[in-house]
Amino acid sequence: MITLSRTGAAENVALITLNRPSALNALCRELMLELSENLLKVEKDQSYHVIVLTGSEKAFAAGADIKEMAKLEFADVFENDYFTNWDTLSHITKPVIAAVNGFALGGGTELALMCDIVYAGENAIFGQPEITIGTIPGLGGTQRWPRYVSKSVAMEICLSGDRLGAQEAKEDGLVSKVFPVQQLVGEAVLLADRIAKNSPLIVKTVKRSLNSAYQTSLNQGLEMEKQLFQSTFATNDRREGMSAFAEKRAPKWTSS
Ligand SMILES: C/C=C/C(=O)SCCNC(=O)CCNC(=O)[C@H](O)C(C)(C)COP(=O)(O)OP(=O)(O)OC[C@H]1O[C@@H](n2cnc3c(N)ncnc32)[C@H](O)[C@@H]1OP(=O)(O)O
Repeated sequence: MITLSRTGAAENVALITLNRPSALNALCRELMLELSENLLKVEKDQSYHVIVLTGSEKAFAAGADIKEMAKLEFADVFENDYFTNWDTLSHITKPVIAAVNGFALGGGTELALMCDIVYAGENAIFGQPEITIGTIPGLGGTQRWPRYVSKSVAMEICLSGDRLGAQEAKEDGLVSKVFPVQQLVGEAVLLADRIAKNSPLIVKTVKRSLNSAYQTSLNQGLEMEKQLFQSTFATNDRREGMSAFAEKRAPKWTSS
């Protein structure tokens, strides 16, 4: 249900593809376990610098598997914590780019919201239709939407179940760029290449610092940024980056 391949100019980009076409990549337990295993594998493997997560041209993911959920009772989801490990994506320290074509509904949108950067194909459709089937977003939708867009937009999406096209999602700030469907994954890999040209150690430091903006007060975040900035001065990559600039040559990163 998941394919992992190596791509990018330096073969250091992990392309993870949701591959359950019979159900438009609906997120069932098995698929999410496989996704989690693949993410953790890529996270540990130092030869991967950036991750691109995508689906098919028709669907990134049509949400959590409604047929699987339909059979569950409160005790199943509560005691067995139905979504255990479904948020592995949000714990990955390497940059993750979502390349979203087609339907990204419910849990599909929430997976995209867990990624660091969202690129969309012109046919992308986002939304939180859980309200229309008697439940609510459970993979972060009600928490991440209001952090990334206005309260009014977040409420409208979660309360109505209305769908959002790619262009609208870009205007609202969920998506950074929109591309023709067939170019989308290639453009996401090109961006991954540009990120992967930088020191993996410093890239992770930027991601940690930026993510703290969503967790802390401004003062705590500024303090954390200052400390992380100072900590880069203890790295070989900071020394190498500045020396390479002065010597007019490309830096050679060692992630140390
Ligand atoms: C915490 C998170 C909660 C959630 O995520 S709740 C789920 C939120 N998602 C949704 O409500 C979307 C459900 N899906 C749809 O509304 C439609 O699909 C689409 C609009 C995405 C596409 O419609 P069309 O192009 O007509 O395709 P099709 O025939 O409906 O789907 C093809 C096959 O895929 C299965 N499928 C689609 N989405 C799901 C899903 N979310 N869970 C389980 N199965 C799904 C269908 O049933 C069908 O299968 P078959 O060919 O056997 O009838």
